[in-house]
Amino acid sequence: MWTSNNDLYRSKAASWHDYLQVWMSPEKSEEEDIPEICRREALAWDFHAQMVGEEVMALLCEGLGLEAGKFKELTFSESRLFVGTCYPSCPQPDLTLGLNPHTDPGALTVLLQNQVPGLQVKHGDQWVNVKPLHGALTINIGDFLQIITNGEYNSVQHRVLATTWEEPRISIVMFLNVVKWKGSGSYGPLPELISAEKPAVYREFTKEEYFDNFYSKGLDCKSLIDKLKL
Ligand SMILES: O=C(O)CCC(=O)C(=O)O
Ligand SMILES: [Fe+2]
Repeated sequence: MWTSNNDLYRSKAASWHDYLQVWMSPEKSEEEDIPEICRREALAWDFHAQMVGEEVMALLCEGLGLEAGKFKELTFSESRLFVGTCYPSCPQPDLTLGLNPHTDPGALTVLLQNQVPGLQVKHGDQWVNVKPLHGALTINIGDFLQIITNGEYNSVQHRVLATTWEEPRISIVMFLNVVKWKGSGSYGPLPELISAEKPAVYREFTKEEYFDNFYSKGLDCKSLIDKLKL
């Protein structure tokens, strides 16, 4: 199963891109359902981006003094969404954006971009360019990870400028998230990260609440985080 530009009718102004989105796990799309032109590449990206994601998650756990497998245990590498985005040249780039500002709602994002610039992250009140670097991957922390790490890691606001380059900007992304159907109960800041000196800054939430928020919103910034803040 694949979809294309599901933000088009939810955002006020059309942003200057189109994308192909394919579920890789836990509901793996039938291989023949992935457009043939990029089937082999999408599957290879899934395989390698998952490995990178798991490696980074283990390091992030280590950085917090958690067991290396803690995030994997929370099913983060079992929910994988592939998104390939094309930002064509825009004749009036001052009137729109390639992609509206948002934070990624899931756990972790692994991103590969071509040489056409446009991606920016918010640092304080400035937008800072994420310069394309040949062979480099960009890793984003998502809202879910911010909440369960009690704010030790922060999801970063980012956007993409509409490009004036003749050649399109291309990015391929792997979103790692919690599996919707597996396990139940509630989530919240991990007990290992809470102490008298560092009390929980977010309340507990259920998976239903998380996914309701996820699907009822278009792209936005930290709406879940604001809702859960104590
Ligand atoms: O195309 C990019 O570089 C960013 C894509 C992105 O932020 C997203 O799909 O959430
Ligand atoms: Fe994003």
